[in-house]
Amino acid sequence: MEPPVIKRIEDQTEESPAPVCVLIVGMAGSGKTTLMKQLQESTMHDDDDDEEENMPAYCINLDPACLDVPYSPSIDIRDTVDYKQVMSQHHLGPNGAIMTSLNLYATKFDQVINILEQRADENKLSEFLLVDTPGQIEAFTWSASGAILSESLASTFPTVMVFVVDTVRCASSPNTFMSNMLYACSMYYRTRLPLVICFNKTDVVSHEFCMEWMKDFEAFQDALDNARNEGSNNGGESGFYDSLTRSLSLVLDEFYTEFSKNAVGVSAVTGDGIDDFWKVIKNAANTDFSEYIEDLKHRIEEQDAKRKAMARVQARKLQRDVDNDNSPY
Ligand SMILES: Nc1nc2c(ncn2[C@@H]2O[C@H](COP(=O)(O)OP(=O)(O)OP(=O)(O)O)[C@@H](O)[C@H]2O)c(=O)[nH]1
Repeated sequence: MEPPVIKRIEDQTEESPAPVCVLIVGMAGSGKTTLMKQLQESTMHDDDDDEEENMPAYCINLDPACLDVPYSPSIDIRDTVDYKQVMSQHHLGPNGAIMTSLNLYATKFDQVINILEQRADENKLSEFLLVDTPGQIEAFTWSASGAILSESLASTFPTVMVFVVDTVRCASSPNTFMSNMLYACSMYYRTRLPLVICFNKTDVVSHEFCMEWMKDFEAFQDALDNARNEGSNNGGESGFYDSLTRSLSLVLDEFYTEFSKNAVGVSAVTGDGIDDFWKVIKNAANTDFSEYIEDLKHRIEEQDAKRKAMARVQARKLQRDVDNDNSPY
């Protein structure tokens, strides 16, 4: 049987597009949460009419460990799972507790999808659905539950992944830039979702140098040479480290060619570049998504199997907790 969820993506037309899900990922401290706030605010007002308020972007928080959420989430993992309780009752460190919280949430995520489906059917969902993810990026992207959450969303709505980069940290180290690009590339490799690279914090330093490094191999090599000469990069480490970084930038050539088109600079604090951000998102959602539909159908089947397996494991764990009277719900 054809999964009805894919139907929403396939049946969308220019006159009646499906809401676009924007999955925000990135290294800790890159500015994901601040960007969520800026993006939600930007959807509330038309450029030409500051008075009238539009329906704000629908926000979902999937970070169980964050203390304060500066935007208004309509759905928040913290309402369902108590991260601190998970940590103390399962004797886990911060990363383990995030993973377990995501596991618990993944077993219930079909309920979240049902709510979103219902709202979309009633035209009560805004044009964009913004999803904030944990700073411990690997907890989300490399766990089975993270895959379930992102694939459930991606099989329900056209989904674009935004990889947020701390431009300031890249400016002081070409190797940090390279680490970010490798991570973004591996996330694309894993999720196969349309990818937007968002260079954040442009109020501190312009992202132009990052764009140049993506487009011009020589410019990146020069930056590496300069960093090595200044001794600020890797302290004049072995030639191997240096030549590896150079080779990697050649390996990424194809990635750069494709994704420099979808790269944008913003300041999540001042709102600079946010209009361009939305243009790039719309472009990614319109032009890239058709390629993913066939692939998605296979992944939905895989995801179903994963969800069932995970539900069995969590059910056993919870049963033990209930028996010991310490359920984190
Ligand atoms: N100057 C400047 N600072 C920013 C910008 N965006 C975020 N920050 C700062 O960067 C720090 C981290 O921002 P967050 O939004 O918490 O980053 P995050 O990626 O959600 O962090 P985690 O949840 O730990 O992964 C905060 O001190 C922000 O004020 C920006 O555009 N410009």
